[in-house]
This record gives sequence, C-alpha cells and structure tokens, in this order.
Amino acid sequence: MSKEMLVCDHVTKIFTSGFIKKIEVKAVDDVSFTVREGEIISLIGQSGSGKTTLGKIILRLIPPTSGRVLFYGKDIWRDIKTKEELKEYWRQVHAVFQNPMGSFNEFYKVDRVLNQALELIGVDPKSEEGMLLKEESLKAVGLNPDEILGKYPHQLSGGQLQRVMIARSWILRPKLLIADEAVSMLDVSTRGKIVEIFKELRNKLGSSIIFISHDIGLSYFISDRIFIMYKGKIIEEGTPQEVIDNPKHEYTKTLVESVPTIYRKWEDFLEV
Ligand SMILES: Nc1ncnc2c1ncn2[C@@H]1O[C@H](COP(=O)(O)OP(=O)(O)OP(=O)(O)O)[C@@H](O)[C@H]1O
Repeated sequence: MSKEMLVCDHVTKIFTSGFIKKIEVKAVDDVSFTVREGEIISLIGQSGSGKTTLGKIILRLIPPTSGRVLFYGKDIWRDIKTKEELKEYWRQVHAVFQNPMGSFNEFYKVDRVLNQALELIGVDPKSEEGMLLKEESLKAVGLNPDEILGKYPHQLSGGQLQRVMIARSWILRPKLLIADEAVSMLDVSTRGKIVEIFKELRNKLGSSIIFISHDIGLSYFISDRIFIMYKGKIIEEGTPQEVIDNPKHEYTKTLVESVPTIYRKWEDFLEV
C-alpha cells in the first residue's frame, strides 16, 4: 500500500462574528481523514458544508481552531515557521481554484503564470529549458503552445485558461494538488476533459489530488475514495462504488438522486 501523505486529525474550524452578540459557525467539525501518495480523493457536499474551509486549512491559509494537519508527519501549523518553509510547502501542495479568470491578471499575457512557476523552481523562463518546460506543460494538458503563449486572458476560453493553470501545476509537480471547484464554471464536456487531465497528472507525476466539488457525478469517475461533507462533518466515506452505488446516509442518497448526470456514461461527458 502507498505511503501516507496527508493526515487531517480531528480538524475543527469555528468562525466567530458579531460585536455585541457573538455568532459562532462551526464550518469544519472534527474532521479526520488520510490521503495516500498518488491517491485521488473527493470532498463532496453542498454549499456551506465546509469543503473550502477545509481546503484552506490544508493549504495553510487559515489555521484550524483545533486539530492537526500532518504532511509527511510534519504538523503544518506547528512545524512550518519560516517564509522559506512555507514557500516550500506551497511548492509541494498546490491549488487550482474555481474561476480560472480570477487566477490571471488581464493586463499580462498568460505566459506569466507559467513564468512564475518556473521561477519558483529556479528555472529562468527565458532560458531554453524554461521555454521547453512551458511547451511541454501546455502539451501535457492538451494545448497547442503556439495558440496559447503570447495571448492575453481575454483571448482564451475558460477551459483553455483552466488548462493553463493545470499546466502551471505540471511545471511545479506538486505532491498534492487541491482542486477547489476547479471545473464547476466550465461546460459539461470541458469539465470531463479537465477531470481527465487531473487523472493524467496523477498517473504521470504520481501527485495526489483532493478534488473539492458539489458534483458527486464527476467524482465517481475521478476518485479512489469519496468523502461526503454535511454541516462541517464527514458523514460518509468509501470508494465511488460504495458511496454512490450503495449510499448509506440519507443525505448521500438525496445527493445521488439529485444529480442527473450520475447515470450518464463517462463517454457522454467527453462528447457533449
Ligand atoms: N471567513 C469566514 N467567516 C465567517 N464564516 C465563514 C467564513 N468562511 C466560511 N464561513 C462559513 O463556514 C461555513 C462553511 O463554508 P465553506 O465556504 O467552507 O463551505 P463550502 O462547502 O466550501 O461552500 P461553497 O461550495 O459555497 O464554497 C459556511 O456557513 C460559511 O458561511
């Protein structure tokens, strides 16, 4: 069995707001799970179930109220102390977010996000190695470098931009990729293709992936294991066959029934 990479150990996050009357929201409630090397897991739940908060805690963007996140045995909130250590963590644990447009600056060519990734791994973007890596990464995500390099974000489609963001991950070769609703703004066929690219990334680079989504249908095709989140808790977990074909929890049953795409064949996702 492959090695343990990430452990979430009784992670809880409580947000407090309000001046006169304190209002507490338990966004993540005592969540524990493990991600192994090369494993794709999905965190599935409706809006407000705590998926993004959990993703942010794992990315070391917001601290948990209690509990620990271990990356190869290291407590990311206790043991990462310097800026350099944090930079190194973000090289190994990388995120692709929902809105590809939001990841680009409209005034810069899209090359910039790839150049920044090259700089992070110490490669001069203008060097021959840098140029080759950019081309290789774009080809790896099914893009023609001639059609992408030198373009501004508004000249490309949402699907192309999201692929450029994945090409950036390809350059960084993260150990763990967190894809937070990374395909939800794309049309159905593009969604399927991007999910395939995530899978290829795992197969070629051996990266683990946490796929965060409200779409239990897509998670069926991508995940080794699925975790269902409801009101901050993981209420059900298992392989796609266990969770989707034989849901135990009432909420999971409703989720499965409410997604019409679930019974479509995978090929339909790619051909629509
Ligand atoms: N910074 C914050 N301050 C206060 N409450 C917050 C904050 N961030 C999230 N919450 C609350 O925590 C709960 C979980 O939110 P979260 O964004 O993690 O859910 P989600 O499942 O990712 O939803 P979505 O799919 O809409 O992003 C919600 O009730 C939300 O309102």
